[in-house]
Amino acid sequence: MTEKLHILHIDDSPDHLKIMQCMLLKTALSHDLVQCNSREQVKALLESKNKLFDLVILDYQMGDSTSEDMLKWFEGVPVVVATVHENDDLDSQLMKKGAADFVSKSELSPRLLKRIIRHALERQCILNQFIEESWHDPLTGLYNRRFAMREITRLIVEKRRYDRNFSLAIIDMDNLKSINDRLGHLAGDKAIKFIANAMTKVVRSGDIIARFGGDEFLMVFPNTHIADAKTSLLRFLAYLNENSLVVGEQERALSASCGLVSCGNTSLQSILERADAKLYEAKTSCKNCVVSE
Ligand SMILES: Nc1nc2c(ncn2[C@@H]2O[C@H](COP(=O)(O)OP(=O)(O)OP(=O)(O)O)[C@@H](O)[C@H]2O)c(=O)[nH]1
Repeated sequence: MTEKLHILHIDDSPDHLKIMQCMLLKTALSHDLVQCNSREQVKALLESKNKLFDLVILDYQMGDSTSEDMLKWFEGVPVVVATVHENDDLDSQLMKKGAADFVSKSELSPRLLKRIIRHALERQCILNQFIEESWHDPLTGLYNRRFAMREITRLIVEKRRYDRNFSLAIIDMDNLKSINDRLGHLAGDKAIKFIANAMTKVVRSGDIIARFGGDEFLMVFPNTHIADAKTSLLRFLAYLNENSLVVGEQERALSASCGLVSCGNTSLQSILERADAKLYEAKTSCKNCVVSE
């Protein structure tokens, strides 16, 4: 551990704030420390969003209530819970709720604290790798359906709260079955990757592309009017028109059909159903086209 650690310590006892500060210094870990003594202070700090932490040390008892609810405030950041409570079940209870580790304040020493911090950081690093993998489709490297559903749900909430519009398209490759049948399944895989790569060339940063399953993809365009989303999709089809898939000696032109909708004030399911209906129109009319609402 060579980089400086940014540590947030939350405790409502002035004495424990001082003790932790001294103990951290004695660990000899290179760090900077921010300390908060109330939920309000932590909330204000997190809302200002200009401070990112590598690790949080959280007092279990804050005033009259426990701090268990605060474990959710630090997604992706390991939280070590420190407590004066002696309760055998509490540690596993807190770990199930997302704590990285649990330590009794009476047992804390600089050596133990250093080890706890190192383990919490290593554990988080492994966890982040798993989380990252669980959001991605292994064939294309694009986001997967699970990630896309989560992001669309988030955008729907944002739409309600801030009236931010977004557009969404379901894209289905044309005639993949015939590539599989004539050139083999590996060529079919190559075609799926080719389409995925073509999508990445036309989107703007902030747009989300995901493999929905099989030969279906999703493109989500946050803060984007449907006309601009359509322009991106037409650029994607133009790219496919100009660039062929090469399999061995053979060249194969690829195309896709796209159903595009603007989000509106509806549910996730209704947005997907509307996009699917437009995709159906595209498939049954001409393929290689964008049909939008
Ligand atoms: N190679 C490969 N094929 C896949 C994969 N996932 C789905 N498929 C195949 O993709 C085809 C998709 O079916 P359809 O969408 O009905 O076939 P299509 O030929 O694209 O027909 P249209 O969508 O009407 O143009 C099926 O034959 C699936 O077996 C994959 O990961 N790799």
